Amino acid sequence: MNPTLSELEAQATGARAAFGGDAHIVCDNLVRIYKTEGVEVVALQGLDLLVQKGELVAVVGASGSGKSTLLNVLSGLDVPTAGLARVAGTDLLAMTAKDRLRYRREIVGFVWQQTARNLLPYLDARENVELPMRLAGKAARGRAMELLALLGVEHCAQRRPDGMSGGEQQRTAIAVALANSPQLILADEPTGELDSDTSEEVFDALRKANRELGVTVVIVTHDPLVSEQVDRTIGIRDGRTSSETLRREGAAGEIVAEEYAVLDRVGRLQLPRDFMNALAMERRVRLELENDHIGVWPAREESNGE
Ligand SMILES: Nc1ncnc2c1ncn2[C@@H]1O[C@H](COP(=O)(O)OP(=O)(O)OP(=O)(O)O)[C@@H](O)[C@H]1O
Repeated sequence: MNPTLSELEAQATGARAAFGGDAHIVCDNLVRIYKTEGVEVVALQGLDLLVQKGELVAVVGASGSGKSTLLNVLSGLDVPTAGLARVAGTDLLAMTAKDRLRYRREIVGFVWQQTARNLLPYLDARENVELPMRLAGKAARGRAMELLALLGVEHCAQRRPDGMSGGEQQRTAIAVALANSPQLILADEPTGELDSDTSEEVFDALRKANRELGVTVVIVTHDPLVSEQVDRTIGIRDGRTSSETLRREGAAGEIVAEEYAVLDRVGRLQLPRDFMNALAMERRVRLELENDHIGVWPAREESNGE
């Protein structure tokens, strides 16, 4: 029997799961205000972000949009002023110092733009990958070599960073980040210092880690071209999620990138729930500007391939 309209509404509003449900990364209305000498800067102004387990996404924004602030929150270095941030079930606003250490050691791995921040100069690649495992009291040697091989840099095992190219250093850095089997890799402008061919190698390595090890990868960058390298790009502007670009394969095998507005749950594009239910609209919609109105269309992937 078909549910009545009021039953549908009750389902949509009453029994709705918490925002994000079991998403791997949930940022709900995140606010971060910096106070310096009496001046307040609102770096994050109610940012919402959901990333599912095993996704490879890029967060893109101009300088000052709040990327580093978001990254600092997700990496457990900074605590937001308000809102909710949860990664792999860990509430980042409620961590003790001990939780924080465990989170940074076991749940997340990092790849920074500056190669010098990723690798110790006096250790070779294998020793660099072994180090985090040793610090965590784990056996190391076999896994270090496996990771270097996975990322195509086993030939660098005995080389120190100054004997490797920039791309080899960053691929080794990804192996270091993966050493303790994190659930999430956060990469901050990982190709910022590299030319485009070498960047592609590093993206390939991140994709491989994502696909073969199932690790969730979030790449933060100001480079909009990164959307060509990932399936989903989240645009942030003025401390808020502003758009999403989805990359998919078209009918003729071509790559199609489509940009969507983000349906903000605090009201900045609020559609009646029953309208959304009727057209199965969720989170991503397509907007079309007409003479006298804006059309809101279900995301293409959800409209039977039309
Ligand atoms: N420690 C701080 N104290 C005061 N204001 C800050 C601080 N850190 C960041 N901000 C401000 O917050 C806003 C967001 O900065 P954030 O560094 O997160 O942006 P971003 O997108 O990472 O920029 P960039 O690409 O230049 O690093 C900016 O207006 C910045 O000036």
